Amino acid sequence: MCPPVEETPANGQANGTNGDNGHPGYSAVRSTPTKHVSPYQPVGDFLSNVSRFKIIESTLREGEQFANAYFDLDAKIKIAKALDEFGVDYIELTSPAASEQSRSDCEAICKLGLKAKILTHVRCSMADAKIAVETGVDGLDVVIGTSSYLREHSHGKDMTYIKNTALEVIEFVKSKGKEIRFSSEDSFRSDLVDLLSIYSAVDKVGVNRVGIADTVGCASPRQVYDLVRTLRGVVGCDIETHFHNDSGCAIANAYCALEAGATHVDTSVLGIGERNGITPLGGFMARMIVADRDYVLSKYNIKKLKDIEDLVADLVEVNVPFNNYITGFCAFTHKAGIHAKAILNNPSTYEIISPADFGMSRYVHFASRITGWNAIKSRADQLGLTMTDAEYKECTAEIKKMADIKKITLDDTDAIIRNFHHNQVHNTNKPLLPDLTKDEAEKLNQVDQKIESVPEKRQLDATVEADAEDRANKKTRSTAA
Ligand SMILES: N[C@@H](CCCC[NH3+])C(=O)O
Ligand SMILES: [Zn+2]
Repeated sequence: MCPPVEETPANGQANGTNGDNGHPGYSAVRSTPTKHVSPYQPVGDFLSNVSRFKIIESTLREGEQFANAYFDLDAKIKIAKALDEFGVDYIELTSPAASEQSRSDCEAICKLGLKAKILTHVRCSMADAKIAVETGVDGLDVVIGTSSYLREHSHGKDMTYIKNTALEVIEFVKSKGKEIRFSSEDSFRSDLVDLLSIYSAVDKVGVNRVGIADTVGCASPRQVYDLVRTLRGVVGCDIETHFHNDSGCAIANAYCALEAGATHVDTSVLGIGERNGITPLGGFMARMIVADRDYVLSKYNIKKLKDIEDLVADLVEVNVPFNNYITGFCAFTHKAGIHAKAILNNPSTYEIISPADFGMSRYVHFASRITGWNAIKSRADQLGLTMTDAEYKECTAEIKKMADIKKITLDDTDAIIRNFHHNQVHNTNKPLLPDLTKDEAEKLNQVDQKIESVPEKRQLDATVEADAEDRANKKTRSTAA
């Protein structure tokens, strides 16, 4: 008989030694029930936290650094409540040391009684920490630049000073019963030995999380994997990650960080932040629902995404980009005939994310030269019109012909379908699109003449005629019966 085997949690034993605050650390290992499992099952990915990540939502901190952002208390409360309903784990606020209004807003948000934990982001200094611990926040996110660029040209402190101050601040914040994270800034241009040495020192005095920040957006996913993986072997606490999007890797980097054992990801709504921003909440959700749909659906109220994005877009006076993840106007629109046909049969053919999970709708684009007859058949069905397959094909040919001449709208397409259907049923010859300009009508005429000489057209006409005859015969038979 095999002895019982203790099931190893997905994130493995390397994650977290604090075991407090529900960390995916030793507390999770202890609470895992003993089960009989086969010793022959495939080896899991013990490092990855793709199925147990937490979100630190920073629209009210990093997002306030976006060029267009100005949030008054009312706006901050709306955003905080919306994020809380969405289910983010943490909400990060601008430092209370930044201004008197920032401090009082921070206090007001702490008093809302949200489910999400409230953090504030402060410089690694005792003065800032003393102000922050009095605001009612659950925790402090302490940060300081560690690259030579920032040490020489920003704050002017050396690594010894940074380490000593960090230890002093951590001890103070812990003594006040608050959660604390220590993060370097510009981590990917910092010296690796410097980084590991300071992270190891703060881990030893019981910091809850260490943070890695790609402050200038220079890191690639492989570099992220390497650094987080290395750090995972050095510290036992949680690892938070923060990625700027200057070179387009912010979502991929967040994902790779989780694969390498990071536990927390910073996001902001629509990615707003310094310059072109950070990992966007919506894009990150798109990535994660593909990786672990059950986890995402069990934890986050993702149907709220569009409302939150609209709220923030409105407050910072930008439009949601046309190609935005999930909520962009064409995110679930299928256009090419081949795609449309397959999508109408089974949406999984050309979709990896279900729009319904996010409360969004799928569209098939009917109004173009690359539309196909299956799409037109489906549109006719929506309009309550029925035709034969040959007629749908003929009608589609008319739509393509028109779309070759001018950019047609969905209304144009509907008019063509309706008029085409009318002509078939009543044996009339109504113009399919009456509002053509003289120039367009002339072009259409030329196209018609060319098409008449194409053998496929003659073939199609014959099919349509045969089809019509067949229907007429059936009708006569049914009337006779
Ligand atoms: N916005 C700063 C904050 C770093 C801390 C991350 N949580 C940066 O990009 O470096
Ligand atoms: Zn940042």
